[in-house]
Amino acid sequence: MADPVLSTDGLTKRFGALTASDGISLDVRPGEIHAVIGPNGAGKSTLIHQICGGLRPDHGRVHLLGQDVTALNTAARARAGLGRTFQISALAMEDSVLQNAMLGALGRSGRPWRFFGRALGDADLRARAEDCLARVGLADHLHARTATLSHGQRRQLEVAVALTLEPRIFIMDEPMAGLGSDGSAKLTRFLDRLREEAPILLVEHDMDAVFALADRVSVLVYGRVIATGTVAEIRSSAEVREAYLGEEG
Ligand SMILES: Nc1ncnc2c1ncn2[C@@H]1O[C@H](COP(=O)(O)OP(=O)(O)OP(=O)(O)O)[C@@H](O)[C@H]1O
Repeated sequence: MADPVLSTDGLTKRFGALTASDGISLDVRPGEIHAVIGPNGAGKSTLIHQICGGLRPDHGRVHLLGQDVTALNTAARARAGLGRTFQISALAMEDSVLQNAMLGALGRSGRPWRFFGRALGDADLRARAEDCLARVGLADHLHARTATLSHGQRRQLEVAVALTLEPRIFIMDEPMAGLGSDGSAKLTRFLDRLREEAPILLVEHDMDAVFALADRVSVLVYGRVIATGTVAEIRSSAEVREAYLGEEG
């Protein structure tokens, strides 16, 4: 089996008496979408923050492409290939779609932000940003003001921004949130194609999307992974139904 792109080994995080991550070990393999599901407060965001570098685990390690990145900060992990899709608030709403993508590409170039004005005239930077926008299907919206995009298109723009850093894996925290059923269906089709660019670790409450997309699903309850398996295995697991899916009705 191919080496995992990302793996966590026994991640443990306590907040006072609460164990928010309780020895979490999982991996993401090339080409796959690995979904993490669980009830509110199960520890999904805490897990993502430890993977991306915003939160230090008390115990455990994070490996990216075979490299131990546990001691690296968020920016260093992004440079090492961890592509976190930004929250919508990270997009500059008054700027154009192209400017937002160029901001991402500028981050990769390592040039100080104060040169952004000059960088907007940089042909290489612009070409990279345009390429990433074309890859997510926003080529016809380069000069649109970001605020005029639909929620779904903003998600695509967030992915384009992440693509400018040439990620080896995408980490997505509830990308379907705030989308209607039509928007969710469109974004599901988009993520299905995106796995060809890089595998995806997907935290998502929308079970239709999870069951349509995931190659494997890990179920988190009270900070512990109680099961990892294919969609069929997870859906038929009595333990999972009792702990989580049963509550969906
Ligand atoms: N900084 C913190 N300090 C103290 N407790 C925290 C902190 N961050 C999270 N927690 C607690 O850790 C537990 C896990 O929270 P977390 O946000 O990771 O869950 P989640 O699965 O992402 O929930 P949701 O689905 O509602 O987003 C919760 O009980 C939460 O209250």
